[in-house]
Amino acid sequence: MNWLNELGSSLLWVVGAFVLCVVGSFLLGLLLCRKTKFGRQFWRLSGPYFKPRRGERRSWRPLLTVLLLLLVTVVNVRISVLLSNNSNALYTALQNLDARAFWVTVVIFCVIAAIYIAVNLVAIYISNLQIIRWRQWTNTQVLTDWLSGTAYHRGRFLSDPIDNPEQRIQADVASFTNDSQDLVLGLIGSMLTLVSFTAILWQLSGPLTLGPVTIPRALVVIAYVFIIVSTFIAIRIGRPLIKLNFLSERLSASYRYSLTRVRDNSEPIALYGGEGVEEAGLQNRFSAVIANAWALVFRNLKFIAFNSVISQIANIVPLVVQAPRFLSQQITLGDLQQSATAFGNVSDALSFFRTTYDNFARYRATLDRLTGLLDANDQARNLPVPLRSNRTVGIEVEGLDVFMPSGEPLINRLDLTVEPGEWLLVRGRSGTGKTTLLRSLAGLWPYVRGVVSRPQGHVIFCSQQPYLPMGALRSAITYPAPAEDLPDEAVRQALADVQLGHLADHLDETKDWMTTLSPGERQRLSFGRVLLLQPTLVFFDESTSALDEGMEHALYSLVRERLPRTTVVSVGHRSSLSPLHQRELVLLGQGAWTTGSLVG
Ligand SMILES: Nc1ncnc2c1ncn2[C@@H]1O[C@H](COP(=O)(O)OP(=O)(O)OP(=O)(O)O)[C@@H](O)[C@H]1O
Repeated sequence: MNWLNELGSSLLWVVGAFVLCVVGSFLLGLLLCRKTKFGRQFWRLSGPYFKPRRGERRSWRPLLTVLLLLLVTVVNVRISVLLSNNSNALYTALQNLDARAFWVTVVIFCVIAAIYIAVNLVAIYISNLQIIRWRQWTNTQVLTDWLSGTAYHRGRFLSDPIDNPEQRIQADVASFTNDSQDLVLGLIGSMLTLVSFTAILWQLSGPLTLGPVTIPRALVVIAYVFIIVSTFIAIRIGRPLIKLNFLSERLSASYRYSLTRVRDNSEPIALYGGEGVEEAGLQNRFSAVIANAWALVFRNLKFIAFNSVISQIANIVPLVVQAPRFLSQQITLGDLQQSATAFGNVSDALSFFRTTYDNFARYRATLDRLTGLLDANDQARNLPVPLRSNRTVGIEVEGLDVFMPSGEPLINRLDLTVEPGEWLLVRGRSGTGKTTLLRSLAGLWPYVRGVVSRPQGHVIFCSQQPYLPMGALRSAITYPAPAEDLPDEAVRQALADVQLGHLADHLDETKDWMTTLSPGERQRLSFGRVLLLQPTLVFFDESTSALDEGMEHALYSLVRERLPRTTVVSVGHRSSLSPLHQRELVLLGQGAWTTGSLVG
């Protein structure tokens, strides 16, 4: 074997195969993205990432990295062919007792192996680089989409809300990028391997006579028949695995979510002593996980048993087919050995399609889950909201109808104007729709009709159970403004104003403040927010329910004194709230309402 010629022809082969792969992948990609559902889903999720934009040099990076990965894949296949040829030369030298040829072959092996290792390391680095960047980009897209237009919240009002959005964002984005890359590179690598090693098998194989039948190029024919038949059977045995794997993820996610709920509600559960009921529920969910795990084990056993038998047969078949030719000295020992490795390579390349059958089904499920999330976000954003018109201060409501999801009316044709600086109290029996009215004014409740004009920014909703984000206490009081936007002095003053001065030394302490602070302290903190952020409009929804009347009066009075131009809409049951407001809206049930003055 002339290795200098081999080097030249290998370079030519790499260039030719690379060009073919680029053109072929482009055409196949185009076809798949236009004609198949999964292709369109892929393009929807990642098209903008790979499409270069004019004038933006960085936007070429993903595409160039893909080309580099293709090149490395092509080079790798070629190196495998060279290693196989080298191994043939090595065994032939041994058979011929040719020591010089043997040592030359060993040195050449060392060189090829070193190149192989270097190329592989480069391939691993580039592949991970691409996956990490792609995952970052996709995560940003999906996360931003979920958070925009309050889709993350309004999604719960869809007729068929999607399950586990957090799993879709955290886990599915990662598997989408990993699997896409593995599938594409695996496919191209396998096709090239298949072509290259089929050519080698073709050269090495001869006719085989079985009784009256003579099979030309027997090794190639037998390889393909054997592998295609075994692939077909393996697909039949392995098909149920797809559903079982899908179920496994869903059941595990549901079990994890139930555990999170127990952790999040640990206090009420502990106070009720509800551990028994909780454990029974958790065990139930876990039993479903285990039942599915056993089904997976048994199905996998069948699948693995079949695959193991096939792999062992694949080891011996090429030797059995070629042995008569070797024994009659038609081929060398190197040829015999190369027949076995080439057969193995063809078999591995073809079995890519077999194993990928399962991976591909999982991949399609991932695509469905991710695009399902994007669809649900779109639908959630398209749910009705009250029509808005511009108004920078106060609120104006015209002909607002609010319904229950069942269609029952909560509020009929509400017309109302709250002037800048005016305070309105919303009252009514429990369940008449006070909180739902505030949700409708906020644009969260989808079962509405009518027009609401109010400022869009600079509005704060203070609920009965104020939300505190994860992080330092400072970010909890400045929420939703970034903590660094507000001076330390102002933050400390706000804490002192709402009689939480003792927390000033813990402003930069990070802990779960939501569970650390008492409900009353959290309500006072949310008044601190209002004083600090000075909104033009505030909604208080029973936001003093955990405080005594004295504290309630002090906090409301502080807001009135410090923010005289701020419009306030409160919801509350206590009569002590009436003197603090100028007007009231009373919800009477079944859509009826009335307004009145409270001054005097
Ligand atoms: N997400 C929802 N899905 C279905 N029904 C809902 C939903 N949220 C609220 N409701 C129903 O809408 C009605 C009004 O609820 P809302 O919380 O607005 O009453 P409320 O007047 O604020 O009551 P309370 O004084 O007890 O806080 C209730 O019957 C409630 O069960």
